[in-house]
Amino acid sequence: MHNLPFIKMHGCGNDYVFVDGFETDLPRHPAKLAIKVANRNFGVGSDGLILLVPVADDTADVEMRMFNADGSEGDMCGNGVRCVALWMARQRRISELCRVRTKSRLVTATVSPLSADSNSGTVSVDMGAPVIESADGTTECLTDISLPGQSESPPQIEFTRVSMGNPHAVIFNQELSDRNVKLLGAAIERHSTFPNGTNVEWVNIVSPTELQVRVWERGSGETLACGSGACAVGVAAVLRGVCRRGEPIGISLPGGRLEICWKPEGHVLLTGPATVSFVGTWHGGVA
Ligand SMILES: N[C@H](CCC[C@H](N)C(=O)O)C(=O)O
Repeated sequence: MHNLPFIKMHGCGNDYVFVDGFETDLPRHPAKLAIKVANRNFGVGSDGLILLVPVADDTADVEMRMFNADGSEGDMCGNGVRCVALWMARQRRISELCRVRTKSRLVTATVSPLSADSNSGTVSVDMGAPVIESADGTTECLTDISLPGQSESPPQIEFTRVSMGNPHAVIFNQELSDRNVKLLGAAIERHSTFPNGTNVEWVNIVSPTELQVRVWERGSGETLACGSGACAVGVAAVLRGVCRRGEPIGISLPGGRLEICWKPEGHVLLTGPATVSFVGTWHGGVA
């Protein structure tokens, strides 16, 4: 396929190239295409590729497949869901709610304003319930991370393991420095304690209702924001007694601010902006 129409959208700077299967044939080799389009010099430039796949029955409004910048397929993407819902509203394919099926769960998003000419909006997603995977309910410790070329003794990294349909390791009490986020982040992503790899969140507690976060994403490296990561951070902060369940928690990330709330009944609500940047046509092959 030599001319592939695409949409570029982002949520707080977490940006993806989207291919709309309602309007165009979907690429046959999405993993290879993801690597090419994501490249910030030779491609469009993005954190990955997301396909909107029409659903034959009425169980969902759209299916979403997401590929990281390295071509690996992810199971869930909170910011991706928010952008998909915005686009579905803009194309007048939904009224009020958008049910998005991802690889791991079916989630429901609400878009406001719900208008066809809107290239940006606020989108809330009910992300479902977190799965708290750390055995003692709160923290685990990594003591054997070695960095190439560094002789100092390995740092002790405490983390909480939370799944939002994809894996997250949430870390408190460490500096949000480039060294930690990028070097340790890359080492933690592939540590053997995470058989499928993990996304890594570094958290600085600003107040009981405000957390500052940097994210190292599995398969994409550092991103400006991560929706499922923001949810995992909020859940871990409640488990540690830093924040309160049922109250909105602001998560400020390098690319903007998201809000989450871990509802008393169990689900996590994720709210924030979603934006259409541009539409284009890809001529770079591998579709
Ligand atoms: N940025 C996404 C998450 C991508 C996760 C992906 N990197 C994985 O392999 O799980 C979000 O907004 O939730």
